[in-house]
Amino acid sequence: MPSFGDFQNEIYLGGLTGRVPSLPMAYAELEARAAQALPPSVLSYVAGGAGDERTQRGNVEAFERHGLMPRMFVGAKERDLSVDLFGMRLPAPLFLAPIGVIGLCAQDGHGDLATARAAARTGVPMVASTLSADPLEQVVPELGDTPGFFQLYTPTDRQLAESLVARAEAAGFRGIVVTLDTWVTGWRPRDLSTANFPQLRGHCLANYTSDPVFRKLLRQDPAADPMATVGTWAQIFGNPLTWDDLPWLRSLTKLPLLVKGIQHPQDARRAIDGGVDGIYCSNHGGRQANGGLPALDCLADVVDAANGVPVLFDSGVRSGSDVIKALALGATAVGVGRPYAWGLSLAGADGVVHVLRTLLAEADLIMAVDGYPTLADLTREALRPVR
Ligand SMILES: Cc1cc2nc3c(=O)[nH]c(=O)nc-3n(C[C@H](O)[C@H](O)[C@H](O)COP(=O)(O)O)c2cc1C
Ligand SMILES: O=C(O)C(=O)c1ccccc1
Repeated sequence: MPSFGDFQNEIYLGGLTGRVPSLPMAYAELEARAAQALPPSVLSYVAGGAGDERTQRGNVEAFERHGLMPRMFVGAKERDLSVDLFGMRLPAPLFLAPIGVIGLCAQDGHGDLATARAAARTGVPMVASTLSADPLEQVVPELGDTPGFFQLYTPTDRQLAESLVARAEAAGFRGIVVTLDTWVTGWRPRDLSTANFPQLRGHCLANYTSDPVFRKLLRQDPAADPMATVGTWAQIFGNPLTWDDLPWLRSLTKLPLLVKGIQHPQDARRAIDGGVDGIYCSNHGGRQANGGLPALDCLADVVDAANGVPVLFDSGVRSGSDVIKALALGATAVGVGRPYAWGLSLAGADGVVHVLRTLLAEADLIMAVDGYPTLADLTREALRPVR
């Protein structure tokens, strides 16, 4: 059975005939090369976070406080990373987190489609953002057999929310992820200092401008008056939801419903009691509220509160060892965020595939070396505090 770690053999074998990887093998180089490749306004939007970005850095540093305890004489010759999520068998517990301006990270401006193609090639599911350069109906066919989830930013207009979810269902998405932590944009000095917010410049609004309910809110065709379109979008974008809205959200779909941005175990419990099918523990990569807890530090309590309900996790995942640590803390699946945006900016869908294969190969080889052949073996027992 081929394993994700075979990527390593492929690279060393290539070296025997003089081939070396053209894309970075280390995260620091990936980020540095992407910084050269991207237009400055896109780079600062993607790389930046809230305040002085200490929460964003904290997300990454939190992983360093956990160390994996290796076990010997296990003979973990074959590893099984596959996982069941809402009845779907995934090859690995990894997924592409929703990135609103991913469209802009591709040179042709169609980064959502390129990301979906990378999902199709790897079997790694994509969570497609509401903020997309191409309408969701064009994203789904690019996914092939790989499941896609639609991430909903709940607008203030309930009919528009209903329309977006109905479209996502009809297009073939397999679940709905409602993001709760971004009904208002956090304080982001990098973007503020250049007065740059891509959506307000009309970028990545295709799911709105293609929506019949949104179009009815406009006096003219979106192309005829882009400023008015953006103005209408800004008015309806963010809905400060309360628990009273949860029954309505639940009623929107029979697909698996997840809520993203959960860090408090009580919020996880209450959302599950309100009928959600999955919890997505995240602090939005430190982009929303500075001074917060690293998302990783909240994971174990959220997992305990979820009591067997799937818990997805993102924020700060940069390596295969990070993936393994989040799994050991109880995540059902782990989301990749900024790293795939960097891959996309360097080489389109190939770049995203490269980033995913790199993460999976490292994760697989850690399971081999450390003697944890299956995901079931990766429990909190595998971790020790790093002092
Ligand atoms: C540029 C950018 C745009 C994002 N857009 C969205 C979005 O549209 N919807 C959403 O739920 N999360 C969005 N996120 C948050 C990611 O889904 C994820 O939580 C975050 O990237 C994880 O942090 P990391 O990238 O530092 O690992 C965005 C993140 C970035 C970097
Ligand atoms: O930039 C983000 O992280 C994001 O998700 C977003 C999307 C739309 C409006 C504001 C923020």
